[in-house]
Order: sequence, then C-alpha cells, then structure tokens
Amino acid sequence: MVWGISIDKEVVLIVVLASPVLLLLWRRRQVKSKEISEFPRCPPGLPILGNCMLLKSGAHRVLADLAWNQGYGDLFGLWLGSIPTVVVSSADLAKEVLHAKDKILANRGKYLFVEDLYYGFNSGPVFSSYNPRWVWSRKILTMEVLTIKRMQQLQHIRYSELRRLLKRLQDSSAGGTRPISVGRHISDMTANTTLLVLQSKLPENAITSPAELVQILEDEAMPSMGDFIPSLAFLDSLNKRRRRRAHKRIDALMDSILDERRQEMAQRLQNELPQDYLQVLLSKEGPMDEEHLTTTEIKGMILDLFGGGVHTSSATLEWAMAELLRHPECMRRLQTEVDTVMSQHCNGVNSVDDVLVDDDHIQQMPYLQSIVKEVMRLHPILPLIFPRVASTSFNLGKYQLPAGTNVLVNAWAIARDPRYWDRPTEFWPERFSKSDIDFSGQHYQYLPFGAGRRMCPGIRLGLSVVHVTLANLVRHFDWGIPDGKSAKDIDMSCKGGIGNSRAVPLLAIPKRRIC
Ligand code: HEM
Repeated sequence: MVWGISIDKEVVLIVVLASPVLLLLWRRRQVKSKEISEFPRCPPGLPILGNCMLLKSGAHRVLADLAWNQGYGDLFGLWLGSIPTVVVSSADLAKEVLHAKDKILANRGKYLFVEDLYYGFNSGPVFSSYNPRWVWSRKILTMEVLTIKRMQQLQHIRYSELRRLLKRLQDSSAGGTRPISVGRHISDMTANTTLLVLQSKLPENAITSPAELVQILEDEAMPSMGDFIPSLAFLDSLNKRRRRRAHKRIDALMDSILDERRQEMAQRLQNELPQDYLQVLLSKEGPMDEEHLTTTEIKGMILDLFGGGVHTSSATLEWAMAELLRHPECMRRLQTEVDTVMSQHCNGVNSVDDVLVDDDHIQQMPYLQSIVKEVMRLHPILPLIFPRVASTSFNLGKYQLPAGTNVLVNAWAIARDPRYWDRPTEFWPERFSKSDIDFSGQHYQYLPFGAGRRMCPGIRLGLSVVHVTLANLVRHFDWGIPDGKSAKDIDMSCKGGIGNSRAVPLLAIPKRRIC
C-alpha cells in the first residue's frame, strides 16, 4: 500500500454540491485545529477535503516539492480531511520519529480497506496497532518464520522458481528476438516463490491464482475518502462492496490452503510435514490466548506476508533492470563481476545453465550489492514508509502535537536530498563502495526498509530475492532495448498506487549469453 488516496471525480463533485452542510462540519474542524497550539504550517487546502487532493498520486514527489521548492521545509502540516498530519523530510527528524519517538509512533492508521479486504485491524502484522499481541506475533515472525535457518531450508524452492523464470524469459522472447514485459515475468516469479515459501506448493485449481491475488492487493489496498472524512464514508459504498467481494475470494483461497494442511497434519508425522511458514503458524492454531494464534490471525499473517513479499521485491527488480538498461556501463561491470565470481564455481560444468548464482556467491559481489543499494535509494518501494500514528501527544521539532496525529516520513525525498548525498539524482552505485550506509535502519538518510520497531521483518528474504534474481538475470542474458528505442526513451516515472511502481512497464529483449 502506498500513501495515495483513491478519490473519484464524483466525490469531489458531491462535496462541492453539498458544501453548505459540509461547511458546518468544516468549521468544527477549524475550531479543533485552533485548539492545537502551533500546528506546523500547512499548504492551502479545500473545505472539508483539506489537503487530500495533494495525495492523489505520486504523493512523495508532491510533498518533496512542497518541502524543497515551496518553502514548507523539513516539517510541515497537512489536514487530510479531519486528520492532523505532519510530513517529515530530513534525516534528523526521521530519527526523532523512528527512533526517539518510535514507541509513541508505533501505531498504524485505521483504513477502511483493512476492514473490508483484509481480516480487520489487529489480525495481521502490517496494520495492527502497537499492543502486546502484536509484539508477540512479531516475535513469531522474526524468531520462527522469517529466520535465516528457514530461509536456507526453503532455498531450493526459490531456486527452482528462478530456473523457471529464466526458461520463461527465453521462451517468451522467442529465443531473444521479441521484447517481453520484465516486471510481469518477475512479479509472477515472486508471487509463486512467496506462496511456495509460505505453503510449499501452489494451490491447484484455486479460485484465485497468485498473480490475481497480487492484482487484487495492488488495486484495492488503498485509503479512501471515508478514512479521512468519516461523514463521507457512504460515498465509498460501491468500492466497499467490491472490496468485500474480493475479500470473499481471498478467504476462500485461505480456507483451502489451511484445510489441506490440517488434513496433512492429521495424517502425517511431524517430521514428514513441510517446514514452511504455514506449518509454523498452523502449529500454533487455537483459541485467543497467550500461546495460540486464532485462525483469523493466521490468515491475516499469511496475507500480510504475501502482500509484503511479492510486490516489494518485484518492483525493486524492475527498477533495477530499467537503471541497468539506461546505464550499459554499469550492466557490463556487473556482468563482469558476476562472471568472475561464477567462473570459480563452474569448473567442469558444460553450460552456464547448470549453475545458478545463489546466496553464497552474493557475498563475493560488492558491485552487485552497491547497485541494489543505489536502486533502493532512488526508488524506495514505500517512499513514505507506512504512516505512523501517535498514541499520545508528543513533541516533534518545536511543536507539541496531539494523539492521533499521522506522521509521514518522506524517505524518497530524504534519499535524494543534497544535504546527505553527492549527485543526488544520479544513478551512481559507486557511491556505496566506500560508504558504511546500509539497510539496517540506523542511517536515517537511507530507509528503504523503514526503521524502528515496525521496520520490515522480511528484509533478509527481500534482499536475498533481489540480489540473487538480479545476478541471474544479468548472468544468463544480455539485455537489449526494443527496436527504434534507446536508453534515453526508457520512461522512469512512477505510477502511485501500491508501492512505488513504474508507471510504464519495462519492455526489454533478453538474449541468452554463452559464458
Ligand atoms: C525488497 C523487498 C522489501 C522492501 C523494500 C520492504 C519494505 C518495507 C517497508 C519500508 C516497511 C515499513 C517499515 C516501517 O514502517 O518502518 C515494510 C514492512 C513490512 N514488511 Fe517489508 N519489504 C520487503 C520485503 C518483505 C518481505 C519479503 C516480507 C515477508 C515475506 C515483508 C514483510 C513485511 C511486513 C510483515 C511488514 C510490516 C511490519 C510491521 O508493521 O510491523 N517485507 N517493508
């Protein structure tokens, strides 16, 4: 999910027509805003809607422009309907939000789509409030599910999906003569891989395929007007019905996955069962108490792990391929690094296909690691991280802000800020070769996985998928740009919506390499 609001034109029209009544409500909000002493300066907004229209699409760019070019600076305010919101655009303030005030700001907002499409607040890790149950379930995720050991146990699944991807690229491009949609192929692979690490096999004849599930989450998981102006929630009723229908399909898929495994658990010994995420979670199924996860919580966790794992990795990989196509010198240097490392592992092997680049090889590929860091600097998939919501009043900068304030950290703007980065808008992976900046959430000018207690728990898996897939894509193929186009023609705009995806799908021609 990204912080973009779905606002239909009709809604704006209705708001205008109903403005006399709504103005009364607005006056009440204005009174409330005056009660907050010294709220940071806000850009002008519309009655009732406040600044919602600013966030319609590409919010991170619009907010960066306000901070940098329109004099609003590192900390400014917004009124999203009736919700007081502040936007942070410096590393120091990001540190205050994600480190010093991390506990107060560890809540998520309550969005209608979480009720309709997901399993409600507090059932999955992503949208749960910060509470003891969330702390416990997060511990399960980090200590039992998303561990290095389990990643290693499930490595073979990932590698076999990767082989399938490489074969599909070869086939779909008709042996390197036809352009293919890079992102779609990679997204199919990450969707299959994520479902496989979750539950070891792809559901057969499922009501909803992995690719459809990705599409549903991409289309529907987005805040709507009623989240910010509760009195206008009724205007969202058509979308609500669509989200509920989508939820039914998701729930039927979850039921079939869970039922099948429960049957296996009844028939097989513990050591004969797959060691996947589902097994860890289902082995804790039970009543709502301190030792068990309820069925709804398990479904919520599976959905969040799927949603968290698929799009983030595939969108990052698509950006990476776009940058490499635009910078052939970086592509060549990367291929040389990968070939050099792999030549030490290919003795006696007949074909490049026989050996995949895997996690162990990645350690020996510093340039690959710099490329991935640089791609995530320029194209963080959650450019505003996830909004944090204050559980009590708190101070930020010179302001005392009330409980319920939403805080947006513009990680995209901070990662392009000349105060922290030389040549900030350039793709220049070498910047990381002598730098100690990493993904750990300790460097607040660089936050692709967030920071603090709500930092991404899937960081290891996400990075492994991105590194290993990218290395294999350039090892196995030379990549060309479709006829009549050049590197300059590759559109680098982003679309808004879920994550920071590319607006225009990347087309390229993979030509098999013989090393
Ligand atoms: C390149 C890959 C990935 C990127 C860039 C990424 C990025 C992020 C970011 C920025 C957040 C918000 C952190 C915050 O609020 O401070 C997040 C949260 C989350 N991510 Fe990831 N992620 C990736 C892969 C994964 C994977 C593979 C999984 C699991 C399979 C995953 C599961 C989650 C979950 C469950 C949360 C919510 C954590 C919470 O609220 O406590 N992510 N991710």
